[in-house]
Amino acid sequence: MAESIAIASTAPSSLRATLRSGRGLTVLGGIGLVLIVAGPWVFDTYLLNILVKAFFFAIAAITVDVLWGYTGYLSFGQSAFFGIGAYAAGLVFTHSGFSVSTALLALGAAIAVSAAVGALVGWLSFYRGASPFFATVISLVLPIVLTQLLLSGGQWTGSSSGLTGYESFDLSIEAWYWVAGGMLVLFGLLGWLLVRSDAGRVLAAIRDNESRCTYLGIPTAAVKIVLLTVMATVAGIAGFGYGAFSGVVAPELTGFALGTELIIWVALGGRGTLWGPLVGAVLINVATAYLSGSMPFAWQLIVGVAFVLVIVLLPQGLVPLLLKPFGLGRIAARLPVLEVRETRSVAAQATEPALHMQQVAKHYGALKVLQGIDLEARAGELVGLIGPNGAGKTTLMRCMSDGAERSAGTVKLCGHDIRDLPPEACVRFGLGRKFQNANIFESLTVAQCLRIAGTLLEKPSLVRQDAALRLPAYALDVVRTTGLDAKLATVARDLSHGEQQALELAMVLALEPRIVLLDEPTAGLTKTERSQIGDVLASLAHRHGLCCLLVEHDLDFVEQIATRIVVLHQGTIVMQGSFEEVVNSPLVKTIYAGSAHAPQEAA
Ligand SMILES: Nc1ncnc2c1ncn2[C@@H]1O[C@H](COP(=O)(O)OP(=O)(O)OP(=O)(O)O)[C@@H](O)[C@H]1O
Repeated sequence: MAESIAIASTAPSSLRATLRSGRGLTVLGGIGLVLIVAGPWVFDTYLLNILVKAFFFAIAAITVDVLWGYTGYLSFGQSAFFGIGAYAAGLVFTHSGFSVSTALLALGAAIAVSAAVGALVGWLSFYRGASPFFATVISLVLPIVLTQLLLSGGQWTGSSSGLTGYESFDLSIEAWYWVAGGMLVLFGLLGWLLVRSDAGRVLAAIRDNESRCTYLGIPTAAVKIVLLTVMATVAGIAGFGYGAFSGVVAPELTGFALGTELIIWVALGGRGTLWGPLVGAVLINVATAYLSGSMPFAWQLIVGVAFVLVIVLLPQGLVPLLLKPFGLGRIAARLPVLEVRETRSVAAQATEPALHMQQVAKHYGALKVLQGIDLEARAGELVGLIGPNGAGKTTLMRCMSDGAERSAGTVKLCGHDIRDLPPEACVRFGLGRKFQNANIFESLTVAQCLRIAGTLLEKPSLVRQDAALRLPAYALDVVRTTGLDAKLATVARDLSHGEQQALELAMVLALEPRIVLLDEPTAGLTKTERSQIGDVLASLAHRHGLCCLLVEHDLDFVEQIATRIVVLHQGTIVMQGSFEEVVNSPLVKTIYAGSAHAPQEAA
């Protein structure tokens, strides 16, 4: 069932950008590979030593970039996982000696402990209701706690001196260089595949607008916990390599200072680019090794000042800036081909009302915003929710779409009691919510926004970009009617207000919802755009059998499309009926008397 549009051929400049970016990355990767293969013949032993350690640190920097640059989680705690890996090597080799089995034991311990601690930290940081600030504070506390544990470990951990002189892999410095370089290439490649894949775009969407992600049914907390666990494991493996190579582990490896340095390397290199932090980490480590001896204090100061300057003046980092003249930009998105997706059948579930609210109330302390709300809406209905400013319309929508919002009463969506479940669960019950201000992913392209909107129905690949973008027919209608199909490669923030509103509506419809909530969908739209959206909503309800509930002050618009009007006043439903019944009601006229939005019969 594939009606395809060859969008790719209509956007040659984007294709060129894709090719250019691909070529640039190939050139960069080629240079890196040559250096890694030929390094032992080019560099002296001292530099090889520095580079082996720098490669392990660079792997940890990549994990920071995936978490911070791509997902928006600023973590000072990746050093803790690096230290766990290093200490796994140091402790096992010191206390059990070195053999193949102890090496496997140490590697297994590095992986298991860093993954377990990562999962625990992730759960503590991202449980429902935790703020990003709280998550960052936990990432600060982790290295401090771990360092204290190591300091109080006595002879077992070596306390402040750490562990030294243990036996490890009997490899030459050249072999270590290739091992560390190979690991860097491997993890760099895996990271690159992830961040440019469809799943990688979901991480960027979480960074851009986590709330919108939850209203697209994406379990953002679970995604972040899994991601942190994986990144903790990778940092742990890098730490194991470091500990096995250096033959020395010290509490500083788990510490806050290294955690901060990782962030500095990522910021200076260019967060959100992957190769920027990689190059940044290696170069700064090499420079530090050569310069910190001759100017110990000045060097730290130079790095610190450079960090501040980059954060303030060059948030994209230094490496992308230096490579820009050579045409090596960020990873360009592949332009997909639009296809119609067969929608799920709703007929079997249509016996239940799409929305059923009983005795719903909402209080803010002593302020009663909603009381005794009983409301039902069915498939195919288009309900207009009107009322003066402050009547509680938006609050009512919040109570329909988030189980934690209401203070009392029950809400059922398509027969499912939402209890105190979060928005992503309500979305799974068939809810789609469009906000008053366009709630989209500003740094992503139109195509990427639409793809992410379908995440609930089509699991995104972890390693590749899908060449097709499938949308239900009614979402595709919105995309075409509003001309978004010609702007698939446009970054969402560059769209006009009306286009952003249309994009958000198309994203909501990509979920194939059974009940669509729309908060003032015509606000700020031109006359043409209003009439387009009116046609779309009428078709959703009457042709496709969706239940639409819209809050709207524009009564002309409501009259044209609504099948029923619900009037809310001071937190209670005072009347329901047809448009004529409502506008002719003396009660409603009294309520609106003096209001800026007095209802008048539309001309
Ligand atoms: N977080 C909050 N804390 C306290 N009071 C709140 C909060 N959110 C909303 N209110 C109050 O609840 C009442 C209803 O607000 P709500 O935004 O739901 O009204 P509305 O009908 O959507 O208004 P408008 O048409 O202006 O958007 C208002 O008096 C508002 O001040």
